[in-house]
Amino acid sequence: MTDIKKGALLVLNSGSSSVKFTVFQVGDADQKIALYFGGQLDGIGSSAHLKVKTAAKELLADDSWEHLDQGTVPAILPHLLEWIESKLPADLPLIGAGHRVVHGGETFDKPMLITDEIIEKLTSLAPLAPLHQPQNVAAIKALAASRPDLPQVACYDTAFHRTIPAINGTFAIPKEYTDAGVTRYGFHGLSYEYIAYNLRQNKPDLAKGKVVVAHLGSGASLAALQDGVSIDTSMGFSALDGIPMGTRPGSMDPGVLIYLMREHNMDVDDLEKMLYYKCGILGISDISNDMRDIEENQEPGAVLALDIFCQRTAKQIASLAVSLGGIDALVFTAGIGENGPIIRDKVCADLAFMGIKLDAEKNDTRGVELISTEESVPVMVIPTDEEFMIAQHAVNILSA
Ligand SMILES: Nc1ncnc2c1ncn2[C@@H]1O[C@H](COP(=O)(O)OP(=O)(O)O)[C@@H](O)[C@H]1O
Ligand SMILES: CC(=O)OP(=O)(O)O
Ligand SMILES: [Mg+2]
Repeated sequence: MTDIKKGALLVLNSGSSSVKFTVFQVGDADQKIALYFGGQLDGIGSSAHLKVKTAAKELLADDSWEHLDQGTVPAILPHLLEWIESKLPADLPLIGAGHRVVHGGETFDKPMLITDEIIEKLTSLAPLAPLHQPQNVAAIKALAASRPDLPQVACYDTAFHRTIPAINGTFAIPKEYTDAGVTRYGFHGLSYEYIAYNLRQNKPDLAKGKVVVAHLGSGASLAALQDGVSIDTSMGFSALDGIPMGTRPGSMDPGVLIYLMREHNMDVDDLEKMLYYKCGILGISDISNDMRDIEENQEPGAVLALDIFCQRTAKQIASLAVSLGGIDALVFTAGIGENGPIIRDKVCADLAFMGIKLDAEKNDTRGVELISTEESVPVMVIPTDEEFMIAQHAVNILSA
């Protein structure tokens, strides 16, 4: 490995109507990766808006981009790239980009430099992650078109889970389908990898143990880590499995799908639309997919949605503790996990039988990492940083 030349690395996490981005300064003497600025361009297609903050949390932009919005992420990306480069000093040129790519399929088990061949393969994986993969690939293509010389690195959400053993990864279906790759892939791997890294740095003893991580965001999953390695996770072949999410159902009886096709005349596209966009918290509550609208809402649908979300999360934690043969620590992370004390409290109340007990005051105090009582199995809140993980991988690859 050679030292990477000093420059700016762009990390992208592209969704259907938003692009989250972070620019890191890399290649400085001892500090290899430092946050430079980051933000998001959201509302693309309706009311595009750019919001960016510097590493010191100062506002760098908070502007309407409606005049540049042509309705799609690929169309607006060149403008974003131009804006980013206009904010970079001359001694900090853009030297590469790293992407979160949700699905790496069976073969892509580590981050890699993107080639035309890889773009083709990633495109072919779109049916496995229709909510995410097309947007991820579109961003890669748009960047390649406007900056063909810029090296791009793909980092996969699925890669971290390739260590899951057959007992946890195999579905009880005919072997021919298992052999054809219909198995548990798992997602949010960059987030789990970051938590494992964070624990290794700050709590090395716990990092070696049996840790359940609850990544609760608008997509939500949980993972069982043994010595920092994934041995089980709640999401499966697609990002629909596991616990209910903002708009996705989590695990459900597959008989329902057959019934809906037979008796409600739904075809595959109808089912896909329902499962990715209309289920979960939105489906149960009939109010909103956003936990902030649900948490303190007393409408019966909201109360039920919250109760189901919390109890299914608790059940999943207990289930992953079985896979691990115990639990040495529980970690909450992502939007809801980091910012939802009511939810953490309800989840942990169901786990009292496992020796889990929160300290109410610590749980209610923002920024406190250890939120359990002294006697409890340690429960922690650790903010995730998928972008940092992507930057780390990209730097390793670009300097190889
Ligand atoms: N204070 C809060 N209380 C409860 N939920 C919150 C809070 N702040 C954010 N969230 C939830 O976090 C979720 C988004 O999490 P995030 O990790 O950003 O998801 P994603 O990366 O999948 O878009 C939303 O459902 C939002 O409601
Ligand atoms: C895989 C997945 O569900 O991702 P997100 O949480 O970003 O929707
Ligand atoms: Mg996320």
